[in-house]
Amino acid sequence: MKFSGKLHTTLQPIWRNNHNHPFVVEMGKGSLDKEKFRFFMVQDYLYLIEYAKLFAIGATKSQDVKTMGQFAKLLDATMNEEMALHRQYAERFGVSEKELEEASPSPVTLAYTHYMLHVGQSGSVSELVAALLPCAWSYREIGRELAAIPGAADHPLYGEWIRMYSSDEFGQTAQWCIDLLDELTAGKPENELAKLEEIFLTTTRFEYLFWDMAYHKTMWPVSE
Ligand SMILES: Cc1ncc(CN)c(N)n1
Repeated sequence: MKFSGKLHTTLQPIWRNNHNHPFVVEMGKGSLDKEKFRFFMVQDYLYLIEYAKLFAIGATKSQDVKTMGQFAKLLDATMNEEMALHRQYAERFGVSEKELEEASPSPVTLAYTHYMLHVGQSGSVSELVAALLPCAWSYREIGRELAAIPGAADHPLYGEWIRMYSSDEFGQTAQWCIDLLDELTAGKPENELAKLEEIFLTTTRFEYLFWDMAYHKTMWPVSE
C-alpha cells in the first residue's frame, strides 16, 4: 500500500471525528450560525496567508524544476483562488480586505500556522508535504461529502464554500500533494515514515482544533 493510503487508513477514526465536528455538520445542513462562519472566514484568511508560505518554502526546497513549478502553482491558487473566496465572503459580511489582514489571530490559528511553518522551514520536502496534506486532503473530502447532501451546494451562504472545496480544481491540488508524498516516501525506512506520520497526525489534530475554535469563537481567555 502507498504511504498516503496507510496514513488514511490508520488515522481514519481521528479523520472521521474531524468531519463529524458540529461546524462541518451544521454547514452541510445549512443551520450553522452565520457569526460562527464569519469568525471562521477571518481566521481562515489569516491561516491561508501563512499556509501559502509553505508552498513558497516548498518551491525553494524542491529538487527539480517540475516540482518547483507545481509548488508555485499551488501558491498562486491559494492566494488568488482560495483566498478570493474569503475576500468575497468578507465583502458580504462588510469586512474590508484591510480588516481581514489586520485581524488578530486566535491562539489556535497561531499554534497551527507556527507549527506548519516550523516543519516547513526546518524539515525536508516530504516533512513539509506531510504537514500541509491534511489541510488539502480533508477539505477535499469534506467538500465532496457536503456537496453530496441534497441542496447543500445551493445554500445561499454556505453553497459557495461547498462548491469551491468539492470542485475538480481543488481536488487536483490535493491529489498532487498526495502523489508527491507517495513519490517521496517510496522505499523510505520505517523511522523516516514514522516521523512523517507524526507530522501528518499533528496537523490532522490541528484541523479539529481549528473547526472547534471557529465553532466556539475562541480567542484568548482575557482580552485587552
Ligand atoms: C484550517 C484550514 N485547513 C485547510 C484548508 C484548505 N486549504 C483551509 N482553508 N483552512
